[in-house]
Amino acid sequence: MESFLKEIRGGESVLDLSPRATVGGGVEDVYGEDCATENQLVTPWTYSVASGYSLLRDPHHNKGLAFTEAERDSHYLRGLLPPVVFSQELQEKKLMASIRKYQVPLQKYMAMMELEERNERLFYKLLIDNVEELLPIVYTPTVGEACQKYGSIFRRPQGLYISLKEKGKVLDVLKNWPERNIQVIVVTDGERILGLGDLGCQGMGIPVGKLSLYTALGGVRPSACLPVTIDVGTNNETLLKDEFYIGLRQKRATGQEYDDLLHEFMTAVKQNYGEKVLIQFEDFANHNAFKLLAKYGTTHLVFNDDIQGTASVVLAGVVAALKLIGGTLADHTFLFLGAGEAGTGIAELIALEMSKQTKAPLEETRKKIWLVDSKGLIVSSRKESLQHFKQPWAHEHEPVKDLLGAVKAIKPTVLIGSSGVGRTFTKEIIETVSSFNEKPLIMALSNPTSQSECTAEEAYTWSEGRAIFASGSPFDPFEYNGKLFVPGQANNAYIFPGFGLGLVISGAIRVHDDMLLAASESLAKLVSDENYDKGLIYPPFSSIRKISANIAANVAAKAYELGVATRLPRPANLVKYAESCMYSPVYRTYR
Ligand SMILES: NC(=O)C1=CN([C@@H]2O[C@H](COP(=O)(O)OP(=O)(O)OC[C@H]3O[C@@H](n4cnc5c(N)ncnc54)[C@H](OP(=O)(O)O)[C@@H]3O)[C@@H](O)[C@H]2O)C=CC1
Ligand SMILES: CC(=O)C(=O)O
Ligand SMILES: [Mg+2]
Repeated sequence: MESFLKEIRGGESVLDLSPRATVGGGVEDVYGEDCATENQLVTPWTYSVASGYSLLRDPHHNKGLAFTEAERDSHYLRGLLPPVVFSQELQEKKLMASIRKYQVPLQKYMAMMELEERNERLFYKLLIDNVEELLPIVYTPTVGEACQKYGSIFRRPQGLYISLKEKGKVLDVLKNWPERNIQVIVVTDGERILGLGDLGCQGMGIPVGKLSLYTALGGVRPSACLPVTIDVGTNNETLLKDEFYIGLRQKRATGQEYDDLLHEFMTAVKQNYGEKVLIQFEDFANHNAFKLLAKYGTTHLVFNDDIQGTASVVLAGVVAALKLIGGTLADHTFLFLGAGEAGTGIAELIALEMSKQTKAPLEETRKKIWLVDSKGLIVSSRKESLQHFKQPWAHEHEPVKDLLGAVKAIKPTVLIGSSGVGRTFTKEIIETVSSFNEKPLIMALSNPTSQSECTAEEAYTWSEGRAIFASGSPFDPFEYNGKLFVPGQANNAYIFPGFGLGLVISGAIRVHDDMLLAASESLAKLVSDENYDKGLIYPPFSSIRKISANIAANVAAKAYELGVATRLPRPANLVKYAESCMYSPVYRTYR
């Protein structure tokens, strides 16, 4: 085993991967307790070996009925459990049967959250083995409803809440988190939760859900994941009046007050966990999202999932779809409904890839891409009044007030919805796009399902079965004229787990656009002929661990090529190395 690991790690000894030994021989003094002077404050963490009743109450180590006879003896469990011993597989079968009995998705969500709080490994075993069935429960669409009702369903904290009350003490708050070796943080301020708007502190469901996918889909250890919600208030009047609301009961802080809290957080994270911790920004409103990414992109390892992850997954889908719709990327004309984080992020990455393929300047390739926002088509006469991230898309054209007008004027071959507004791809719009495309590519990215620009049924019916369709939240297969159409899920969940794993295993210290292209390329390559035959432009989520290992390897390879990887020497076989680093939820035997 050791020689195998040595080979895939490029000859480096396995022992070198353990926490770095200090001169004194202990593990790294993460919190500076050993070298603290007498007047410095330290956190008095203590560790003990769990046994007996407390072992059954510890979700990280509890195995429930799967504790063996020997473990029951050595860990004082006799009598605390009924006599039967179940295998993990039997526990999984029993739990899946009980989860399937719930009719209401939110009940399934709560059952999964309760399982995570009771038995973490079993939770991940269920999620990994039944990913296509459970993804819509722990992630979109159900997680959206969970966030809306988070105040009522809140049981135990699953992440860190950093509110304005903690201003000046953020570093201390981080030290309250029981895990020290954090590798990935997903942080939100709750202002744009999916397409549901400002959910304030209740947005916590999103970092929690995203990080459970980091583990299940990308293999990052659960203990290395930290969900964070920054609470600066909410402008959601319903929540402010809700007696069960769990967040600060005030309007959102903005300007300097907001910037200061975020800066304190970013500084404290780097101070506490070092330079290689990945901070994923999630579901911030666009007026903060672009600013934060630009501000911290040069000093921290930051990634905005809504701008960058979405761009990478959609580019992969478009590239894969070329096999079905024909032509090269540059042969196509793109029209977006929605010119925010997702829309302009995707547009920019498509233009970048087009520019790399054709050697044409970025300013030229951008001209193949058009965006519509709430005021109509983005055109040059609007330039002065546009937010900065929309300005590169203000092409020469007369004003067009709505999407239908834009579809008629631009004649796109690819129509992408990133508006957060449901049912905006009307019958007339889909019929018009289908009138000048043999196979229109239609992507309705907005989440959750209620906000999807159209349903799978609508896309297939109104295009008379000719559309290649993918959506942000899943839709069931749909039969039209005797043929079964299987819609793909264009969701950044394909990208961020593998992308983050690639950064972690290479010890990357910065994110670069070429890494997004690398991730996108490896995802597109994994679409098989069998997938294409069903009209799919993404491989199925059932193979996501393999997909993530491939994405991680490609991203890590790019990090080494760009000189931003710090784990040296570079492992010889990055796919095998990524696989060997992935967390397994199978129970361990206790001595
Ligand atoms: N599938 C996936 O993986 C992902 C999906 N998404 C989804 O995309 C959606 C948008 O997210 P994001 O880009 O971050 O949001 P933003 O708020 O940044 O952008 C929304 C854009 O939609 C425009 N818009 C809103 N209403 C209308 C309307 N009625 N007609 C035309 N344009 C409209 C806005 O216009 P204006 O600027 O004028 O206000 C804005 O340009 C969300 O539903 C989110 O869930 C996001 C990330 C990933
Ligand atoms: C998928 C996602 O990140 C979003 O809808 O915001
Ligand atoms: Mg998001």
